[in-house]
Amino acid sequence: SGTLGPRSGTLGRPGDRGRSGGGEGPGFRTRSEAGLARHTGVVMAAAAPLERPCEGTAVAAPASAPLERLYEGTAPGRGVAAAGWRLCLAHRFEEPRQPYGAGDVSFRDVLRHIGLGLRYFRWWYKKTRIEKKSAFIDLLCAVPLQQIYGCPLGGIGGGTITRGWRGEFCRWQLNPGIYHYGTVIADQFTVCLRCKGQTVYQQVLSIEKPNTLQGWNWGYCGHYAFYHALYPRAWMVYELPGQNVVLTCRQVSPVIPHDYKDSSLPVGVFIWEVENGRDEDVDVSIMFSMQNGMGAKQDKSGGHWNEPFTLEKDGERVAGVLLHHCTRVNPFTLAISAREKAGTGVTHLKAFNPAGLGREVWQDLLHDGRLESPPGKSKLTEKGELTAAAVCASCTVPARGHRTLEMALAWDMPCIHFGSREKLHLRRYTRFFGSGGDAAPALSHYALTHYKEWERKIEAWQNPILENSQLPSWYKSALFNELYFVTDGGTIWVELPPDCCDEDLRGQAAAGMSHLLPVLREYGRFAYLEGQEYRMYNTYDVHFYASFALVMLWPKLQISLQYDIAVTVMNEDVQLRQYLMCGQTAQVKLKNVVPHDIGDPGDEPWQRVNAYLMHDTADWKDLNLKFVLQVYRDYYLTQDSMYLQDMWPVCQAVMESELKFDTDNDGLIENGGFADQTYDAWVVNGASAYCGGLWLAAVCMMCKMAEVLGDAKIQQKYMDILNKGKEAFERKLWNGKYYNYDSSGSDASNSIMSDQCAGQWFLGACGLDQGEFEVFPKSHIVSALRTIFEKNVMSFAGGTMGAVNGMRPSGQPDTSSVQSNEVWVGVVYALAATMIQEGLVEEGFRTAEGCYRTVWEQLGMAFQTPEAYREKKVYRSLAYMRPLSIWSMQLALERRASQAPASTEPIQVPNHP
Ligand SMILES: CC(C)CCC[C@@H](C)[C@H]1CC[C@H]2[C@@H]3CC=C4C[C@@H](O[C@@H]5O[C@H](CO)[C@@H](O)[C@H](O)[C@H]5O)CC[C@]4(C)[C@H]3CC[C@]12C
Repeated sequence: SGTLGPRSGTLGRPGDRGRSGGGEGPGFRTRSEAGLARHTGVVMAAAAPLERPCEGTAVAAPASAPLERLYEGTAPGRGVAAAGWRLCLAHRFEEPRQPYGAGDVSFRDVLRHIGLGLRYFRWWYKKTRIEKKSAFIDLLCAVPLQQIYGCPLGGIGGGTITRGWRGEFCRWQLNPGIYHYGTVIADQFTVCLRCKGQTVYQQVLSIEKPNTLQGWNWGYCGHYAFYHALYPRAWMVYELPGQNVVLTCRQVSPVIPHDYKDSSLPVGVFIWEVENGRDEDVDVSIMFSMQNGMGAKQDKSGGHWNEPFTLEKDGERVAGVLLHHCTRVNPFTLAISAREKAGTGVTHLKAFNPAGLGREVWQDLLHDGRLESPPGKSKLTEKGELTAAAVCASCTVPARGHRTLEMALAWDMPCIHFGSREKLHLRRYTRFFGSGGDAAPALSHYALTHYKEWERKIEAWQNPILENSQLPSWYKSALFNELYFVTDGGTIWVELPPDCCDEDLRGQAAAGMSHLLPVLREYGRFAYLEGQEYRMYNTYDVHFYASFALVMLWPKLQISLQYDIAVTVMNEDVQLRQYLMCGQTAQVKLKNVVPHDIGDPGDEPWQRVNAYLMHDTADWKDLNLKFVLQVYRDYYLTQDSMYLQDMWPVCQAVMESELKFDTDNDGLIENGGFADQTYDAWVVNGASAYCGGLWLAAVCMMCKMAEVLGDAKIQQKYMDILNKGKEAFERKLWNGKYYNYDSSGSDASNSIMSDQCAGQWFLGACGLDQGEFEVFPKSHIVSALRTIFEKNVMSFAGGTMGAVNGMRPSGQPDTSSVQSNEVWVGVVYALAATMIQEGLVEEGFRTAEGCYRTVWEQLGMAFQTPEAYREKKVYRSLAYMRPLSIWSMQLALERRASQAPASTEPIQVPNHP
C-alpha cells in the first residue's frame, strides 16, 4: 500500500480519508482510479478541480509552536534555518483586525478633528475623483488586511515581488513606489514525478482551488508543508503525500550588507532540493509558470509577447522564457529560467492562455515530464488577451538520493518614470547590466551562477547572531524578517545622471558640500516609503527610527540619503497651499529646515518635496533635531570625516532655525500647542519630554561635532545652551519618577510617554551618555524606563503587546488623542534598545517580544508590520518603515557584548510584576 499513503504509519489511520490532498497521483479523481493507474501504469489527466477536503480529524501535532500546530508532516526539509518565522501551510490566522477608520473614532475625536475630516475629504475628492490620481494617504480606501504575505523577492531598489507564505505571487512593486496587490494564479510551481517511464504524481504546489486553469491538479494539502522565513531567504518544505519524496524550495534574494552591486539586482532564485526516500530512481520535474504581467489590468492591454532564451557564459548555461510586458509607461521584461547542467534538462512552453483550462500545459508535462514548444517568438497579445509561459527543469533522483534544481525569476525595468513622468531615472543595477531593456537573460544567468556566493555572505552575516544562544529565537526572526522593508518599502535606488545638470545639486556642491556629487555618483540615490500605505519617500521623522538598519548594513545609502536631505534643507518651494490639520495656508518648503519627506512617487520625488500636507512641518520641532542626531550617529559609526565636514554647516543652519522654538530663552525648546512632531495627531504644549529630550541630545551632539571639527566658538555656544537647557528640562518635566509628557499642566500632561527617552536612545547609541557628556541623569533615565516598563508595557494587555504610546499614571491608556492609545511597533523596538543600553536587558526583550508576537504570530501581519495597533480591533498603516528600528536593539547588544565579559546564560524574561 506504501506508495499512495502520506507515509507509513499515517496511512489508514482514522480521519485520514481525503487528507492526502493532491497526493493520490497525477490528477486522479478517486483513490480507485489512482490504484488502477498504479497497477496498470495508466495515467489519467485532471479534468476539473478535485474536491479533496484536506481537513480531517486532527492528529498529534509534531510541532509545538502555535503557527506550526497543523503540520502533519515529519520531514524537516533540507538546509532549513533553525530560527525564523515558521508556519504550516494549513494555518489560519483567527484574529480579524480592521484598518483604522472613521468608525473607530470616538465622539470626542470626531469633534476634535471635524475640520481636518472635511478638509481632507475635499482634498481627497479633488485628487482621486477629479484629477484621477491616487492620494498619498488614502484614509477612505485603506488596503484591506490580507494575512498572506511572506518574503519578498528582489534586491534593493529594483522593484519587488512578494510571495505569500503559501507560495503565491501576490504583491507587486514594479512601478516605483506603487503597489499592486493581487495573487496571479498562473504563477506557480508544479511538480511531476515519474517512475519507470510513467508519471505517477503531478501536482501544483498550491493549496488553492481557483476557477481558472482548472485542468491542473490544485488543492495540495497544506497540512504536509510548512513555510519558513528568515529574510532575505525563505524555505518551503513539501512532503508529497504517498510519494516518499520531499521537496524543499529555498528562495534567495540578493540582499547583502555592505554590498552595493549585487544587492541592487531585481532577481530571486529558487533552489529546489529533491529528496527521494524510495528504493527506486525517480524522474523529477519542476515547472515554473508565470503570467506576463502582475495581474493588473495592463496585463490585458495587448501588445505583450514572450520568447525563449538560452545564455551560455563561462561554461554555464541558463535557459528560459522572456515575457515582454510592453506598457507605454515603465515597460519591463520578466524572465523565468533554470540552470542547465549535466543531468538537468530544461524545457519550456513559450506561451499559453492563463485564463483557460490550461489542459495543454498539464498534458504536455504529464506526458513525459517535459514541455514542448514551437520554436520562435510568440505572437503579440490582442487587447483583452492574457499570456503566460512556463519553464521546466528535470532530473533523475537516484533511490534514497538527493538532487538540486535551480530556477530564477528576474525582471528588468531599467528606466523608470514616477507619476509626473517629468524625469527619466535609471535604476542602480543598470550600471552593471545596462539600460537597454535587454538585461533579463544576463540577470538570470548572473543570479543562477552567483546565488551560492550570496548565501555564503548572508550566512557569514547572520550566523553569529543566529548561533548566539543567549538571544531568544523570536528576536532572531524579528531582526532579520523586519528587514524586508529595506527592499519592499516601495524602495528605489537610482543613478545620478552622469551629466547631472540639476542646478540645485551643483549649487550645493559649490556651496561647500564637497562630497555631495562624488557620493551621489558612486552610490546613487536611495529612497523608501514611509509605508506602503503612506506613500511618501524618506519621511524623515520616521526614518530617524529606521535609519539604524541602513547605517549598520548599507552605510553608504544612509550617507547618500542624508546628502539628499541636506540639499533639500538649503532649498525652498515658495508655492502656497492649505494644510489640512489646522486649515492655514503656508509655503510648501522653507529654507533651512528639514523637509518631512522627499516626495510622492505619484509625483516627482527629490524635485518636489513635502508630499505630506497634514501640517506645515516647517514648524515641527523634531525634524531638524533628527537630522543633527543622525549626522553625528552616522559619523560615529562610519568615521566618515568628509561627511561630517559637509554636514556641519547644514547642522548649524537647522539648529539656528530650531533655536527660535526656545521662546523663553531657557535653553529648552517649547512645542507649539499642536501636534508638531512625529506623533502628528497628539498635541504637545510647552516643554516636552520627547522634543525637549531630542533637543538636548542634538545640542550635546553639536558640542561634540564642534569639538571634533575644532570649532571652539560654536562648541561654547552650544555648551552654554546645553547647561541651561538641562536645568530647564529637569525643572519643568521631571516628576520624581519619569519625565512628564509636557509642561502644559493640561489633564494629560503627566502622561507617561513610551518614547520619552528618545534623546537618550541616540546619545547612548553614540557613546555620549556618560561622564562629561551625560545629558540626562542616569538615575532619572533608569527610573523613567522602569516606570514605562511597569505601566506602558506590563499594565497594557497583560504585558503581551509591547508598550502603549501614552499611559496615565493610574494605569489607563491615555485617550487624550487618537495616537496616545496606540502601540507604535517601531517606537517599541527603539524603547527596547534604550532599555538594553541602560542595562534593563530583560525588560527590553520582554517589551519588544510583545510586538513581534502580536504582529507576526497573532495578527498575521508578517512582512507588513504596521505602524500602529490598538489593544483591540484596529491597526493603522500596514508595511511601515519605523519597525526597522529593531536594528538599534542589535547595536545596543553588540555594544554591550563588546564591553561586558562573555556570558552563556540565555536572556531571562522577567515575570509580570
Ligand atoms: C470627522 C471624522 C469622522 C473624524 C475623522 C477623524 C480623522 C480625520 C482622524 C482620526 C485619526 C487621524 C489620523 C491619525 C494618523 C495619521 C498619520 C499621519 O501621517 C504620518 O503619520 C505618522 C504617525 O503615524 C507620522 O509620524 C508621519 O510623519 C506622518 O507622515 C497623517 C494623518 C493621520 C492619517 C491622521 C489623519 C486624521 C485622522 C484619520
